[in-house]
Amino acid sequence: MPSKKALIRRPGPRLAEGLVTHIQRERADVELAAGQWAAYAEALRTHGWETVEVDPADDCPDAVFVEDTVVMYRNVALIARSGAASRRDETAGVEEVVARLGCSVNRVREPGTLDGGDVLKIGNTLYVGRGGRTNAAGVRQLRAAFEPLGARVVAVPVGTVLHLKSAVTALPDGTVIGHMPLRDTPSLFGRFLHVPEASGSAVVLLGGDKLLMAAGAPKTAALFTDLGYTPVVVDISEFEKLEGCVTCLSVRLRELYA
Ligand SMILES: NC(=O)NCCC[C@H](N)C(=O)O
Repeated sequence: MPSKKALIRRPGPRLAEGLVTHIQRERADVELAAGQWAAYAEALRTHGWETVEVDPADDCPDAVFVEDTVVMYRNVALIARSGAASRRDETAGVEEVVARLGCSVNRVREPGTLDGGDVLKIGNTLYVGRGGRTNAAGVRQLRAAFEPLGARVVAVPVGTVLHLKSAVTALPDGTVIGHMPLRDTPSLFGRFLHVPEASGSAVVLLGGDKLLMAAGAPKTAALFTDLGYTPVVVDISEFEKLEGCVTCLSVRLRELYA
C-alpha cells in the first residue's frame, strides 16, 4: 500500500512580507493565517493524509507555500529553484525531509528556474507553466528528470498569473478546471471545464470524490457538488492575499512505500 503523506510548513512571523506580483497588496493577518493553516492541515488529516511538517523557515516570508519547493514524480523529488531569488533558501529543509522519507533527490540547477506551483500532474502527464517563475532551462530540466521515468512533459505558456496552478488544476477524472479570465492556453488541455470563480480553479484531490477547495468559491463548490463531488471547504483568505491558493500549502507524496 502506498502511504499517503503530505508535506506542510507552518507560516512564519514574516508572512505578511510575502511576494505579491499580479494582485494589489492587502496586509495578511499573521495570527488569522496561523489558524487557517492549522485548519487546512486538520482537513488533510481528517481525510486520511499523514501530515509531515517541514521545519519552519522563519526568515523566508513565503515558506508556507511549500508546494513551490519540490516536484514529486513517483518516488523522485526534484528540488525546485524559484524564479524569485528571495524564495531559494526555502528548499534546504524540504530536501532534508524528502530524503529522510526515502525519495531519490534531484535538483533544478542554474540557469534553470522552476516553481512547483507551475507543475500540474494528471496521470503521467506533467503540464509545466513557462512564466515568471519557471524558465525554458527549468522546463528542460523537468523533462530530463522525469521523462526517463515515463512522464510526458507538456509546456504551457503562462502570462497573466503567478503559476500555472494559479489558473488551472484538475478533477479526479482528469478534467482540467479553470476560470476564464485567468486561463492562458486552455486548448493545450484535453477536457476543460470553466468554473465561475477564480479561487474555485484550485482543488486538492483528497481521495475518492473529495475535493479540498477555498471557501471563497461557493458557486464553484455548488457546481462540483452537482457533478457528484464532495467539496471540503477551508478558508485561506490570508494566503490568497499573497497569491496563494489551496494547492500551494502542501505537497502530497502518493507513491512512497514506507
Ligand atoms: N503554488 C502557489 O500557488 N504558490 C503561491 C506562492 C505565493 C507567494 N507569495 C509567491 O509569490 O511566491
